Amino acid sequence: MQSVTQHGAASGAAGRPNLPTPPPHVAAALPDPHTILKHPSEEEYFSQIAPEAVEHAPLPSFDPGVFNNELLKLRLYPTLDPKDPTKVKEPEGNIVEGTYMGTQLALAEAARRTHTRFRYASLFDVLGVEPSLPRLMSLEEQRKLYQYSAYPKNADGTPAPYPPHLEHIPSDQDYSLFAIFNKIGLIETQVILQKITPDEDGFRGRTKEWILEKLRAVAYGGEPEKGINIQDVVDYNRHHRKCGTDLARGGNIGLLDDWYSDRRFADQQFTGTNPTTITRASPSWIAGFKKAAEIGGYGKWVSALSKADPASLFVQDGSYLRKAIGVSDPEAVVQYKPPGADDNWAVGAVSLFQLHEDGKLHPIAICIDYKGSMEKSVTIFNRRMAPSDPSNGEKEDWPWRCAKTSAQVTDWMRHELAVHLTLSHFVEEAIIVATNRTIPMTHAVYKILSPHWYKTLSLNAGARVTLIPQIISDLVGISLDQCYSYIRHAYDTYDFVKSYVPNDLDRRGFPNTPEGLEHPRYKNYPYAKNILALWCTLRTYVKSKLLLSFPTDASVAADKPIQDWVREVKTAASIPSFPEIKTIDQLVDAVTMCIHIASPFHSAVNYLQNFYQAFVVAKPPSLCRPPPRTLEQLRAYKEPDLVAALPINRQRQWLLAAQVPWLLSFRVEADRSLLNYAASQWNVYKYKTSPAEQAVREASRKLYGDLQALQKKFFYNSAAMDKGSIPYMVLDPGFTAVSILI
Ligand SMILES: CCCCC/C=C\[C@@H](/C=C\CCCCCCCC(=O)O)OO
Ligand SMILES: [Fe+2]
Repeated sequence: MQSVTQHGAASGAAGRPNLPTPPPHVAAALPDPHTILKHPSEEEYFSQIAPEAVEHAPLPSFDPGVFNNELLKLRLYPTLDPKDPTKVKEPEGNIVEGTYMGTQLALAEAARRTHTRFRYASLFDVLGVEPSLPRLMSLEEQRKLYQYSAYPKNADGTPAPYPPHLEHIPSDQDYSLFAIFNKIGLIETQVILQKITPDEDGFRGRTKEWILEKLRAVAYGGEPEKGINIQDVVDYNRHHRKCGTDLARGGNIGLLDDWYSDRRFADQQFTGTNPTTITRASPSWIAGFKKAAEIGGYGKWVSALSKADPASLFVQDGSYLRKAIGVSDPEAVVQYKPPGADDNWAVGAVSLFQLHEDGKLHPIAICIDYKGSMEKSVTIFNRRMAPSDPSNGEKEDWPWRCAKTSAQVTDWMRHELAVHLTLSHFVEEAIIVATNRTIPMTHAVYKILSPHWYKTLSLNAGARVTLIPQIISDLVGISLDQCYSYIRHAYDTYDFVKSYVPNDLDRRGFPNTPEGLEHPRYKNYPYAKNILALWCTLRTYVKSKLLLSFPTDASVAADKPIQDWVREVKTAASIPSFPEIKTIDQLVDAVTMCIHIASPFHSAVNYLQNFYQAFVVAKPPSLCRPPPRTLEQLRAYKEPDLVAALPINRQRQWLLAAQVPWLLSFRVEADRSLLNYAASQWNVYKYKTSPAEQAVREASRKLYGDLQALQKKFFYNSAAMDKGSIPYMVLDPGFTAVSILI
């Protein structure tokens, strides 16, 4: 018997760890893995996800222009039953929203109706003990509290690790990580990180071994030399997964028999964790791949590429890796050895796809690690020329599977470090700080944006302190300094205006109108349809609200806070592509974008992490072996070569790579969804009487109605994909979080 891990689990026959297999009656009761592909019927679906009626759902959102905690304490404390803080007396008389009595009603409602973990937070709000309501501050006070960290250089001239961010979190925005994440999940993560030792720190009397034993439910500690193959990992995954707290209720891609196939690989470019970067191939990429086909002797592909409509060719272009991490030699091997662990390799793969007229996306070729030219890089072409080609050889096509793994490694880093963390979490934080430094809390722009900042500042601080230096840098094939550089590169090359949804679709070569996306060619790209529909809906809402305060372009151009905001975001927040704002439409676009980043965009790239990443072999964060240096080497690859490149026998790495996506994929609580936000806005203005207030109520009512209509539309968009596609419901407004809160 050989020891598998430093934690003492012994391996069994053929190097398998001695982990409990479920008893037959449990195994028999496990759902058919293919249920994850099944759409519920329309009725089933809407009965599960349709929000409760507005009367039962909303948690009022708060208007900072009205609130002041000191006053709340005085006014509201006496209404509570001192013996039972869960009882909140409802005020009597005619309640007018916008008054303290109206506020009181809203808070009482919140406390009474919130049956989630926020229940006590709401009560604390009422008591003023642990306020999550923004305290009404003057702009001067805001500026004192919201200070930027140094960027781009530290005082000593060295590059600052992160984009501009908040120096100190104000107390009313300060959430402990235990108030953000599932508590047990967080403790498990800390055990893996060895931040706590449970037997010493008294985690309910459990030992470290106990927790690690639980965690092995997601880890496969095997030794490839002893004959472990990928099917063993697949079998293990069927019965050892963490509990279902995400949208897919614990399912993951490894449950599908064809998880490694061309079809699933292609589908992920449109509906996976990163559906945001697939882009029409430029003439130079098309020429480069033709050249590679010639070099590799792929005659059929040389001729197919010459005949292909260039508009049907798309790339996932990770070729910028070395530039982004500050390595000037384009041929340098990118490799990093975390302290106390084995080496990891990073690659900058470029994948070429063809989008067929019937909507099927097909992978054509993969340059496994771009080294400055196609001649110097290894590029392999798919044996299957079209999606309809027989798929029975796919499982054993090890060279091609290795290439797809390289593409997944490239996208793991790009998705997590660039798209998710930087272009969502960090860009939004820079906006939050800039807004607080320039726009008073009573201003229309502040009021419309601030509900979308819930928990973000504390969460991002956790990402800077722990996630990147202690988790990501141990998983990827680049050093911590290179991670910083990669993040800064994503930030510095970000174009705010070009990332507006219609502009983004257009620059990536997709139609940017709902009608254009109706073409059957785009039937498998529901992300594009849904994100555009949400953009249009949010924009309509933002415009109707902002028009109340800014009826003319001149009023926008003359507004000092808005002009200060623009300057601050461009300079102190280092987003020079933030637009000049002189017209109402420019203002509406910029504000819509700030909401888009915090809500739909982040939800799309956050909440599918467990499904696509917890089965680590499907999308590993790095390679555990150097990538092949020649096409001949790659063509000779067999299963053991792929196994050796995967973190199958690296328990800590596997644990972290599976655990963290699970921790970050918890479904949003119903009262923090975008849909509920709309309902609560509508509710808050229920008692408002002035024409302007009624107009806000009407805008919120429309937003709620529009979002409900989108729920249906998104269901049909998902159902319209090819048979057997993984349902795409992550942007359902009932599942979309109002802010970056995880
Ligand atoms: C596995 C890679 C995940 C990348 C996630 C990117 C963004 C993430 C931001 C913050 C998460 C913070 C996690 C902190 C874990 C802290 C453990 C501890 O300190 O005890 O959001 O989704
Ligand atoms: Fe996130």
